[in-house]
Amino acid sequence: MKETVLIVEDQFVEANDLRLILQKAGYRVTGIARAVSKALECIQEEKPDIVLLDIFLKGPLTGIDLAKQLNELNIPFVYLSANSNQEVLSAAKETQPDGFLVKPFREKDVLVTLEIARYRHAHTRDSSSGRESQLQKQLLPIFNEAISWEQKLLKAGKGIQPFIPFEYLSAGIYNKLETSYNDVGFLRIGFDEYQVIGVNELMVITNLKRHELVALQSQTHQDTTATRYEATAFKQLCVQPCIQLLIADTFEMNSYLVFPILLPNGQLFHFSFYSRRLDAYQAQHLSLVSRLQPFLATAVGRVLSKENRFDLKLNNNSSLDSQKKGSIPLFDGIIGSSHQLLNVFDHIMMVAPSDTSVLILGESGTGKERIANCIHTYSPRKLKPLIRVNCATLPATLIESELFGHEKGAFTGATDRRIGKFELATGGTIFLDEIGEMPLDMQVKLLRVLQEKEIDRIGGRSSIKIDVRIVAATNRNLEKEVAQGRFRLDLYYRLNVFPITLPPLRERKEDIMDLTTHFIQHYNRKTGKKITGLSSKVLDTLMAYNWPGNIRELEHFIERSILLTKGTIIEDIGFLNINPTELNMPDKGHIKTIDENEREHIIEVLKKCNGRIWGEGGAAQLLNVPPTTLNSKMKKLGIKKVYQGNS
Ligand SMILES: Nc1ncnc2c1ncn2[C@@H]1O[C@H](COP(=O)(O)OP(=O)(O)OP(=O)(O)O)[C@@H](O)[C@H]1O
Repeated sequence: MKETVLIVEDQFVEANDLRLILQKAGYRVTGIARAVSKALECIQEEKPDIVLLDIFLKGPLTGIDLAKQLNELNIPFVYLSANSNQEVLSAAKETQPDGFLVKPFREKDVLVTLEIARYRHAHTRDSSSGRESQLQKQLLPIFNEAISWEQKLLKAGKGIQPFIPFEYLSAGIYNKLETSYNDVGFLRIGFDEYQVIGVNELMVITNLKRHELVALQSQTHQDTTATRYEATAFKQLCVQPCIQLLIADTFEMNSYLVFPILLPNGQLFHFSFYSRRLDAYQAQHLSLVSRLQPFLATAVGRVLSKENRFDLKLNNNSSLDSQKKGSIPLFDGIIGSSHQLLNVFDHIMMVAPSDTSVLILGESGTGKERIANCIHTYSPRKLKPLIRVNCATLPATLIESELFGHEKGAFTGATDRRIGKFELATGGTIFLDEIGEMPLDMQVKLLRVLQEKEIDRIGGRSSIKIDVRIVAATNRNLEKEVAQGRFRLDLYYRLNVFPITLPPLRERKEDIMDLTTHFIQHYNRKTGKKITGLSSKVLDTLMAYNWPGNIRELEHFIERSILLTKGTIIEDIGFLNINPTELNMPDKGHIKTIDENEREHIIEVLKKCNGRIWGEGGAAQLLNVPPTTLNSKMKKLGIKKVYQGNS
């Protein structure tokens, strides 16, 4: 049967061109709509397999409005976009499209994008529904285990965490009229570590008496259906004193999702998820909880009635101590417990067991290579090789032979047969670092490998089947690269099946202390020194600094400081070589040196040209110096690649 497509486009000529292209390629067009209202009518008449969707349409609603409804209906869609206005693109991206076609498009682009969109949609749907049924299977037995009620809830919460992320979870029976408050809470403090916050603990932490908690509970709005509150809605909910406000204030939470369950005895039980992120909860979380509702109601109801625990008295021995730390250091060598990093860990654990391609995004020095190692280590491929290729350092002329290998005599200088990195990684993982630097002609070849899972050695007679998982990383903004024609859109969509974004260090300053301690211990061991800590002045500076070079820069700072410190405390920040513009501290009449001025100017220009040094419009051309001179100046002034792609 032919695949069906609905075209939503207000320009008649473009819509008609698309129709011809699609029909020629064997698709059936179910309709052409110029406005959202017409599109909805078409969908009512016949649900298409996929929608091609322009952003600006006739009428008051945009393609982005329609996209939200398509998500609810689980219909894949690809945007047709005429401009790369960053704001519109970000709003469109939030709707999680299955592809983007940038106008004007060629016939080939349309067909390839459609093919990728279908692959992506089917893949994410299959893998998420597979994971979800896994979750259902895993949740039910928890409620039958011979463990305490709190342990059951915590175990269930840990299982749900990858699907509905939270930093605080509370659960209990809604009992407005009763005279007790019995919710139990779990505060996430590490990847697999949670602090149990029972009523006693909550009283200690908040300095409230039991009757005050009960009074607060009686004023609290109780949702009877699953509801999500993003930042603004959550603030509105919290204008009156209530339990949610208490938790938000005490544990610094910014968004909230409540999931009430109607128990067989007619009482309402709730799971309340809180997140520090502003918009952690989306429509897909609500649909997940509605699917979990029926069997959780039975499981929770059965436990509560069996244990006669409808009053939910907590064990008095639930203590402020966190649950025991897992004895296996799960993310060995990756230090930090900020909620941003924990979220990255959740994503790693979600994707590692599958063969899905992963794209790791993040500024230079944020730890992308470490994350790639981790994905490999937690995959079933862990006993096979992990092969790293740095696409930025390979000369364009060698990259093909490096990746795919060559036969003896394939070109001048090919004196022996060479096995390429893809073949070396057989059964394992290939890590394509700095993928944003890959030349366009190689991108085409890589795309073929991804699509057909086979490679051609240079000079070889036949293709070789390969079984390799791809993990790629870049510090560039690939969407910008696509918009500027430097990165292929089709390759971007193939790689971007599962993106993991590493937050810069300046956005998770709470990790600075842990990282500093870790690096001090590490370099103490290496150098035999006995540094015990930092002065408070140095610590203040570290916390105020913006860390453009991220963790790598912090590590270098500690390494230098350890070598240069005479006593046992690091007291001098001179080694940090700080650029005052990177420091969020009051400037006390500092006069900039010529070097500082030059450094700032170069950074400004680099930001303008998206980090590009060479070629037309590159920083070297703008500054009117040879690229090699600019490179050595950057080295001398300590300007790192971090400015590339992060303007
Ligand atoms: N969470 C972490 N805990 C401890 N060390 C870390 C962490 N993240 C990164 N590092 C250290 O910081 C340095 C930079 O990390 P890595 O090379 O993985 O970054 P990257 O993002 O791949 O950088 P680039 O984009 O420049 O290749 C390494 O020495 C790494 O060991």
